Amino acid sequence: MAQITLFPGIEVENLCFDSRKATSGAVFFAIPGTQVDGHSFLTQVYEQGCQHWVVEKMPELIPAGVTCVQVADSNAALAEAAAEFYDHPSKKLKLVGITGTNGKTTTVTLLFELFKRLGHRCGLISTVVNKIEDKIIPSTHTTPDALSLNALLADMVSAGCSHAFMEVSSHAVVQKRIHGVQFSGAIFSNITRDHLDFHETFDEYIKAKKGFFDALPASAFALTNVDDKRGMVMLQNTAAKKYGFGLLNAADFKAKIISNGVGGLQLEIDHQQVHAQLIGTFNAYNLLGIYGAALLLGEESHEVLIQISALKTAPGRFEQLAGSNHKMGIVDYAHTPDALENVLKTIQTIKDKSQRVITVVGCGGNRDTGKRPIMAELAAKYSDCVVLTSDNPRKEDPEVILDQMEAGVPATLKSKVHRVADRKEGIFFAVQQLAGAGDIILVAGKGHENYQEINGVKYDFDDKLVLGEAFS
Ligand SMILES: CC(=O)N[C@H]1[C@@H](OP(=O)(O)OP(=O)(O)OC[C@H]2O[C@@H](n3ccc(=O)[nH]c3=O)[C@H](O)[C@@H]2O)O[C@H](CO)[C@@H](O)[C@@H]1O[C@H](C)C(=O)N[C@@H](C)C(=O)N[C@H](CCC(=O)O)C(=O)O
Ligand SMILES: Nc1ncnc2c1ncn2[C@@H]1O[C@H](COP(=O)(O)OP(=O)(O)OP(=O)(O)O)[C@@H](O)[C@H]1O
Ligand SMILES: N[C@H](CCC[C@H](N)C(=O)O)C(=O)O
Ligand SMILES: [Mg+2]
Repeated sequence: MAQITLFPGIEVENLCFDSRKATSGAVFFAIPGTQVDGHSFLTQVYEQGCQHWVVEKMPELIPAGVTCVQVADSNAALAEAAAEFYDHPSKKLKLVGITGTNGKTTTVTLLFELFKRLGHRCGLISTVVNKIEDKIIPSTHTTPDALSLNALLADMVSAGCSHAFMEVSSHAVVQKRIHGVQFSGAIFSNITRDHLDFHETFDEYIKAKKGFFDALPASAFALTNVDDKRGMVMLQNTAAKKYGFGLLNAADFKAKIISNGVGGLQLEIDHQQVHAQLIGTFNAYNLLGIYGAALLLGEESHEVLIQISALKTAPGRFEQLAGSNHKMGIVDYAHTPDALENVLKTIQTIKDKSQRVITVVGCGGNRDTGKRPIMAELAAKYSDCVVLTSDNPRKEDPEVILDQMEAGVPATLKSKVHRVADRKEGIFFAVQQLAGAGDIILVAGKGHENYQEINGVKYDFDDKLVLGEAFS
């Protein structure tokens, strides 16, 4: 029970935005969605005894006993009410959010592990999993809806957490899932094409990411990747204290890559050398971002660097699997052109000349279609052989997705490319038919995911397990 400003003097039992959960004692927020309009469920919630409504459009008829409050933006109203209902948990934590096309899960996971090692009680909100210390709470979104987010933050506060690290997706900014949440700091990793099904233009996508920085309070830090073309744009209108990290341009937190190999990265940060187990230049950025954030949160540089060397990669991010005949498998969540290019270039940098690279990759259905030809072209360009296969086809015909991918492969590279729509068969084909002794098989796009969504049904599927089977 709590009071919220929208309904003064009333003890509210809970908040909801799904009519199916509306009970008497609850407040129902009608939200115009992408599939249906929440306003069309007002009769249903009334029949279920729910008499407190928040709407953008006043209904023609308000039944007796119902209090209906009109707001300009019900997503924003929900977020504000959720923060109030849970007594502003974000204000009781040092909460750091990260936005960017790639590297969010990696960064928050590393921060969570780092801060645990530094002796703090921590919470984690990520695509892969949410955590309160060691307690696992399954994750359904990269950034939860405002209600679940505030409930989760409140649980972290109750569990005695001092710090929390969360991913901030562009969808979350647009849908105001983080509205009213108080951040102590924000990190920007990078921006390249993705999600143009939702944002329509790249400018809109940039604007969404920037919206997170624009809303930061003056007390927070805003830490950006100065080597990214849009890094400085993120800082343009923020009230927060501005900082940068990078390998190339002038920055507050700067690193140099001493070596980058199969055994990890040797970095020089602040004139100190550190060895990290993570692989690839993109991970040097992720590590530098967490180093900067840790110092801005008051941690001591030397201690942070000691702990950084113990950190392991996040689940499904450049995870290596040894096979028979010295074949090596890599499972990676690269599902954007930029991520795929980074991962493939990294493999090219660390591999021996004799090792061939076989890439198994697909593109998700009912998502940004423009990335499909680009990803196939990149796979062909940086691999010796490619198996185009299905990712999560969702409601689309897998063969149509494969046609769109294949269209991006230039004629000169076509001979490298195979098509096997069934992902398991594709992985087996790559390992057992295409790979020779010592070769590297990259399975990209699904990383930690333990399902494959086909026609609305999620089937058990785990790239790591399938790869292991193909190796045995
Ligand atoms: C496109 C998108 O982001 N959609 C999110 C949005 O759903 P929506 O706008 O489609 O909602 P809708 O189904 O049209 O329903 C509208 C309203 O009617 C209500 N309703 C609906 C049916 C009913 O019977 N009764 C009822 O009251 C719904 O609860 C909702 O309030 O609001 C829902 C509730 O919060 C989210 O679950 C849903 O995420 C969907 C499942 C999704 O797939 N989202 C992805 C794209 C997403 O958010 N991804 C980002 C990561 C992106 C990245 O990688 O960077 C994320 O943060 O996870
Ligand atoms: N800093 C980075 N720059 C570019 N690519 C990266 C970076 N970090 C990781 N990657 C690549 O992008 C993939 C996704 O990384 P990660 O899961 O950390 O990103 P994310 O931003 O959380 O993605 P999502 O939006 O899907 O949740 C990795 O598997 C890796 O291939
Ligand atoms: N967070 C990403 C995940 C994509 C992962 C890929 N496996 C797919 O299903 O397209 C998205 O919502 O676009
Ligand atoms: Mg993520």
